[in-house]
Amino acid sequence: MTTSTTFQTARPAELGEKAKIDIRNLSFYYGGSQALKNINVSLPERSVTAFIGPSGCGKSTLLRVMNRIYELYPKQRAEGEVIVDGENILDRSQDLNHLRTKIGMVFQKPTPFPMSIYENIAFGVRLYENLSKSEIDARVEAALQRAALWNEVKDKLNASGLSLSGGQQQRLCIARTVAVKPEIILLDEPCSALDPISTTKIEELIHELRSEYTIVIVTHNMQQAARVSGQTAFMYLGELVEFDDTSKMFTSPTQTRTQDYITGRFG
Ligand SMILES: Nc1ncnc2c1ncn2[C@@H]1O[C@H](COP(=O)(O)OP(=O)(O)OP(=O)(O)O)[C@@H](O)[C@H]1O
Repeated sequence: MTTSTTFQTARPAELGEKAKIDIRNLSFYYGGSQALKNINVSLPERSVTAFIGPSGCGKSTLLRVMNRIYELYPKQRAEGEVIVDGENILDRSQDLNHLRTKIGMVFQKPTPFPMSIYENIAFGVRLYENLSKSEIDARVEAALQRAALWNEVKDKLNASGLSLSGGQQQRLCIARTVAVKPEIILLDEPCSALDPISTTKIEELIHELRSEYTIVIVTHNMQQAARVSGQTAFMYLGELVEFDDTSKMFTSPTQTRTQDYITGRFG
């Protein structure tokens, strides 16, 4: 029996929400090796969805597909569709620059540019918009405020982004992402390199941002998934095993493998 017959992949309609991202029949290959197997799931708008599952199950691959980073590598390919606002973003005719403004990504390890705190944010804004100096100043401040970093850096905007602590660097990366006004934010284990205090700050930030953005977070940390997300998807060996409201997933999952994973029996 294939496991796909028993998948529980609730639709936002069932969850009572509008879908922002509709993933349909998505498979992904690294050369001859299949990393994602026919994923079908709809992620609701202005909400946080967490992807959990054991190492190697395909969580990061799924995020890489959603912003088409994989296209940089000739042997990697996706099949199926990722529909955002009615358009298949995997379609080659979709403009990558437009996609990158619409879908921002924050990586596991903070990746500030080797430039000032101010420039870390202004740089991306200037790439996409033609704004006056005062408008850019305002955008930089708003993004830093949004990322709960303004008070810590407002007196040293010309200092290097690399001079900040790891947790501050990660908030700077989130500010940089938010500054270009995306609709979707992809977070790939954003707290894995951070201490507990910085982790709490990032989680509070995710909480703050969720009413404005559609957020997808990959995390190894099940407590974190439970704290920050409205929906959780459990993946195993490239397959989506179960998707549901986070509270339900963590209290009464329908699949044995989900139950085994969240109770720590494997993973
Ligand atoms: N560049 C690559 N080339 C070949 N195979 C890869 C590559 N990157 C990932 N894979 C494989 O694809 C599968 C999914 O990997 P992925 O990194 O998406 O998993 P993950 O769930 O994010 O794992 P982790 O939690 O450890 O980060 C794994 O079997 C992995 O070995």
